[in-house]
Amino acid sequence: MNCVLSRIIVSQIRATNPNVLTKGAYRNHSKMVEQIPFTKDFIFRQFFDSTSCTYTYLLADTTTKEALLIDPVIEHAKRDFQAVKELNLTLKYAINTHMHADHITGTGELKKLSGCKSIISKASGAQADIFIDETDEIQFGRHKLKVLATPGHTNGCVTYYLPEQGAAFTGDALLIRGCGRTDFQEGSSSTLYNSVHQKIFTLPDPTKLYPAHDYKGLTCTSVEEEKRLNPRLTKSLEEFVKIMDNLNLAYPKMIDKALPANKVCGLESTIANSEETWDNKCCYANNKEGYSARCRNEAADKLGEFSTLNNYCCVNSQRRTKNNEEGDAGYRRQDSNESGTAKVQHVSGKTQEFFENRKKQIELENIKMKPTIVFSCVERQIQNDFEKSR
Ligand SMILES: N[C@@H](CCC(=O)N[C@@H](CSS)C(=O)NCC(=O)O)C(=O)O
Repeated sequence: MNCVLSRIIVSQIRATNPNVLTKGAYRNHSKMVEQIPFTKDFIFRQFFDSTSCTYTYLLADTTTKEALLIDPVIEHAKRDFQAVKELNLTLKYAINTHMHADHITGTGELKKLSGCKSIISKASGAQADIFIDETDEIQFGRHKLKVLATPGHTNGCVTYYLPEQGAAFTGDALLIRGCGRTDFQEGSSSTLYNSVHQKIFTLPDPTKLYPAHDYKGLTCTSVEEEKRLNPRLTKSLEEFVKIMDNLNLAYPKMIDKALPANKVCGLESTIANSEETWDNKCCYANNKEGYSARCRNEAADKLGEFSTLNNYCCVNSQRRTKNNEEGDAGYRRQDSNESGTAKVQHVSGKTQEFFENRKKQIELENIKMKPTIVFSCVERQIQNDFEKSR
């Protein structure tokens, strides 16, 4: 091909697809970095849950056959385990990057299917067989996952890093051209900003980054790309905080079910025990209409005690409910003694902070307290703390 013709072809290619790197273009894109390929004795698979747009990652050592799954989703536990079996692997660990709010983790189910051990960070506040922090490494075969604490989306968020493979699993700390929200659980925008800048953006530029979610179908990014192109994290801390304060995202649909279940790593048997402790639960709801219901739980009732919550309607269970099951509850309006029946939802393991956020959400949605509202339940101790703090 003569020189003139080749220049014409090159300029046509560039015009139709600016991402195609011709020799000259590559020289101009000095920042373009080559990615580190996976080693031959390393297995990597990326699975997807289309309901929550969650990625689950299967990593394994081809020599020893030891495998682990990162961020499995309960509905796909069987699918993921099937993949493990078909590749003749042994599932050693089912691990989470954090306590998820949008889906129930598959770790409990995978433990039952495979006998693997579950892992989560100490700071997550969730149950698991093994708790990790930055001093730990998770070994499968000759491969070792380093643990980087990347709080901000939640306190317990970690990024798992495999230096040799040039890959990191960022959970919800860093998403492709985005990041995890910071408006619930223990979310903090400034903490997240520092985590990403200090722990992820300091990894080598070619490091491949695999997030826990993508909502646009993207699958992978790199440190170099995010440092250059992330529309939130390329900004100053002040600008980032403003962006995060104005995301106005709807709460994840599954949050009321996912958080209490994930606190026990999705293990139903532990959740079911909450039926026995219903006596120590009490139900709250925001009350915009001046309902100030007298409240009792069954334990208090036995003692003949009632408590009054000024702006909250607190209801007593008419029948025992299992976790996440709806039940009927009586309520009484304090000023008029008007009473009726409300629906309650028994959700164990709520924190005061969760309840505060739920209250904000209800206020935002301008939902008024109606007898049909579904209430969250919090532990009696939390109720007491909450009343004291008001
Ligand atoms: N619509 C989804 C929830 C979407 C969402 O809030 N995603 C979280 C991660 S899961 S808690 C997030 O941090 N998103 C950040 C963003 O910018 O989108 C549902 O209902 O499940």
